[in-house]
Amino acid sequence: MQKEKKREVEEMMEWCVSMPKVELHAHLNGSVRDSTLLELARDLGEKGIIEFADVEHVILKNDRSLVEVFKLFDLIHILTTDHSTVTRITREVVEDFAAENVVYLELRTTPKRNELKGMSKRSYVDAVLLGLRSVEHVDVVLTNAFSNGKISAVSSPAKNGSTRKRIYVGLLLSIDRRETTASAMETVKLALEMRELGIVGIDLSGDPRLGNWSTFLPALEFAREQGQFITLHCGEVYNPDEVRAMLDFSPHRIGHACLFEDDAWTKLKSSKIPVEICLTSNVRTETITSYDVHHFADLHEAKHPIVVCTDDSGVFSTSLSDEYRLAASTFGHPHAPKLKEITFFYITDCNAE
Ligand SMILES: CNc1ncnc2c1ncn2[C@@H]1O[C@H](COP(=O)(O)O)[C@@H](O)[C@H]1O
Ligand SMILES: [Zn+2]
Repeated sequence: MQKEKKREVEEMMEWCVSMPKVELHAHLNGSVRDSTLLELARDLGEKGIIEFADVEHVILKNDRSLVEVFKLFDLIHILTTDHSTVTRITREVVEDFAAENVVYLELRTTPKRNELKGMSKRSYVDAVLLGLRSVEHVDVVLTNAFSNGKISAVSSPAKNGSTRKRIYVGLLLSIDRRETTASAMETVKLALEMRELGIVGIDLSGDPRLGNWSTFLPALEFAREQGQFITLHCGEVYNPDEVRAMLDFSPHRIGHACLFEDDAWTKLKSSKIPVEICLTSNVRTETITSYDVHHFADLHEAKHPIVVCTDDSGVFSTSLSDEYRLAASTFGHPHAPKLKEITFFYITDCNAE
């Protein structure tokens, strides 16, 4: 019996891996392989910049609270400061998503300035783009169409009869909640300048306990006036005023939507703003107490546009296939058709508009 159960789980996982998938909420520095982080940490240890023994267990730790997650990001950012490392992690992250049959990826990252390394926000993004161009064994097609449903190109046949895997990639530039209005504006202007190079829009993220919505609003309003697409991390911690203000702003998508008051929940559902669902991230950071009470079920039931995403596959040791398997086993197991419905709901719903 146990053997049968095990086989069932394995079959479900194989199916989740083989299925073509769409990933719309993945942070670059949160998706780095542990092996790469360890290698970079060892390197900096040898140069005497950090103490490897102090950071090894931080990288390998599995269960992390929200506070620990953001401490880990501070460490990861120390390990990935130079251009060549940014290029390398981008290449690896895209290869990893392509390996599990992600066919459309919106990758997000915060452009960073680092005078010591001669890095500007622009050169950071250039390093990311170079990473996209240096992916091996997979055709990377840059897209500048934010996923508002127009992703039919995903199923178009490969050119020149090529049998190589193909992945469509768009970049979202993130504003970190620690930034100033001027710095947020700089990121928006950069995204506009680089629109034709594969920048699909703007994301607001960062430690949700920090910063004020009003700081970022001018830059986000400017972005929207200029026709940019916007997705916001919304309701990751309890902050009802901010959630209301974000819904009033009417972004093109939101991430998480965990801690909403009833009035905001009703408003979200009538707004049909698509929600990026990150199951493992929400439970690991204790934003949601357990999978079975996750708002995924409510939104799915209401046929609200949702999309299953990883958030930080490296930090939370997950993959998009794992997230689908988790969704299936919690909300639909063992009926594959139900899972299919979950998978493609977002796309079909938006195409119908
Ligand atoms: C767990 N939930 C989360 N909530 C909010 N922001 C998050 C996040 N996970 C990641 N980030 C944001 O993404 C950055 C890392 O990638 P990049 O350096 O931009 O590539 C983090 O520093 C944080 O700002
Ligand atoms: Zn996120």
